[in-house]
Amino acid sequence: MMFELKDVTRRFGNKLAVDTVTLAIPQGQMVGVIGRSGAGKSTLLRMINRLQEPSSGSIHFAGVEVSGLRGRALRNWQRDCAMIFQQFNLVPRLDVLTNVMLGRLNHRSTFLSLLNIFTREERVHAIAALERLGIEQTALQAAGTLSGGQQQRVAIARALMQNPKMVLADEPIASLDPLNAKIVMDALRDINEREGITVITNLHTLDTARNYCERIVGMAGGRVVFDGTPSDLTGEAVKAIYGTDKDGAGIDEAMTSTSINPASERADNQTAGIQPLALAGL
Ligand SMILES: Nc1ncnc2c1ncn2[C@@H]1O[C@H](COP(=O)(O)OP(=O)(O)OP(=O)(O)O)[C@@H](O)[C@H]1O
Repeated sequence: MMFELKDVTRRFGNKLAVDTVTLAIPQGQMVGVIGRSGAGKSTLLRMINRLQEPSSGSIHFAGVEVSGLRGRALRNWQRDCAMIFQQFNLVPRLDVLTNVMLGRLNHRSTFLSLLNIFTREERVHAIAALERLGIEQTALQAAGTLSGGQQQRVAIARALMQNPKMVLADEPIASLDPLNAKIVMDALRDINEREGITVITNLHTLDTARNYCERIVGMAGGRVVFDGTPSDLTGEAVKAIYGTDKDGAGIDEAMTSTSINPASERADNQTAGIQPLALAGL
């Protein structure tokens, strides 16, 4: 199964946000997309999921042109490529388990969804997804009370409820401290390795892309200016992606890496010590 972008372009007025991008990504790859702010990374990801429409070019998955889908077929595609966002996009006042089950929305009738009635099977699936992410103990807490790293893992569990073929993550660790960032990146790598789910993630830190992604796509001014492995990413390539500063000094790789801030660590300190299976009515 191959996922392909062919000459994909997106304009906003006369601004070319994404400029004739062509990529072929085999199923199961872990791909990091890097580049300066404004390089077109988010727009690229959002076009894959059809949150934004390409101005021209086409997007294909397993021989189907997904950029032409409408109606139910489009909703099925959006279920196949689950999105993860920088700000988690959970419903803060709902408990974690319900937030995860909301990932099933595209599978269900509107009537059942409106009533928030979930089947036993959906509950079992949701608990299993939380267990896989190591946060089942938070199942009955309000999502908004969790640490950022825990919330992002809830978002990943919710994505898994869609049984996606691909996970698209738009700067998933940009709001997290280094420890939580590591936990979330480990979780993405884990679902990639264990389930063979393709992961395409925008990252603003070069070191994270190097450490986690087998393939790195570098964007500048809407174009792909680098596509290779971490070891291919030489100082020259980094310069082509991030450019040089006005003194021509080039970019210091440290500028694009995460800084350690121990004072903000807050991972996994919210374990309530409850038995979620029992309380969830299982
Ligand atoms: N809805 C929009 N309307 C107008 N211009 C837009 C819109 N979305 C993006 N752009 C422009 O397209 C270009 C690419 O933006 P995009 O958000 O894709 O970049 P990015 O690499 O993801 O950057 P960042 O990391 O800052 O989000 C930018 O110049 C941006 O201002």
